Amino acid sequence: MKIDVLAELAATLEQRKTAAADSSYVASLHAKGLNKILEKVGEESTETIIAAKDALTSQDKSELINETADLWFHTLVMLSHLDLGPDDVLNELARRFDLSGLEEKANRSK
Ligand SMILES: N=c1c2ncn([C@@H]3O[C@H](COP(=O)(O)OP(=O)(O)OP(=O)(O)O)[C@@H](O)[C@H]3O)c2ncn1[C@@H]1O[C@H](COP(=O)(O)O)[C@@H](O)[C@H]1O
Repeated sequence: MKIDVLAELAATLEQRKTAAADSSYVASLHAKGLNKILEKVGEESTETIIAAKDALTSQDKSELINETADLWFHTLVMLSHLDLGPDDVLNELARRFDLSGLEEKANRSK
C-alpha cells in the first residue's frame, strides 16, 4: 500500500499554498478560493460516477482510475485549503476499524 504517496503529495500541496498563482495549478486554485476548489471536487465526483458506470461494461478501468485520482487530488487540495490533511482523514478511518458500519448507523439514532 502506497500511503507514502499521500504524505509526499500533502507536503507538495502545503508548499504550493504560498507559491505564486501563475507558477502552479494548486496555487491558482487557492488563489481562486474555496468555491472554485469545491466546484472542481463536484466536477470530479460527477466524472468519477460516470467512469464507474462505464467501467461496469468495459474491460478497461483506466478512465475510472484517472477520474478517481483527480477526485482524491482535488479533495486533498480542499482539505489543505482548510488547514487539514490526509492524516486527519486516515486517523478517522483508523478509528473506525473496530466499528461496523451497521453498528455505527444504529448508534447515530440513539
Ligand atoms: N496530482 C496532481 C493533479 N491531478 C490532476 N491535476 C490537474 O487538475 C486539473 C483538473 O483537470 P481538468 O481537466 O478539470 O482541468 P482544467 O480544465 O485545466 O480546469 P479548469 O480550468 O476547468 O478549472 C488538470 O489541470 C490536472 O493537471 C493535478 N495537478 C497537480 N497534481 C499534483 O500536485 C503537484 C503540484 O502541482 P502544481 O501546483 O501544478 O505544481 C504536482 O506535482 C502533482 O503531484
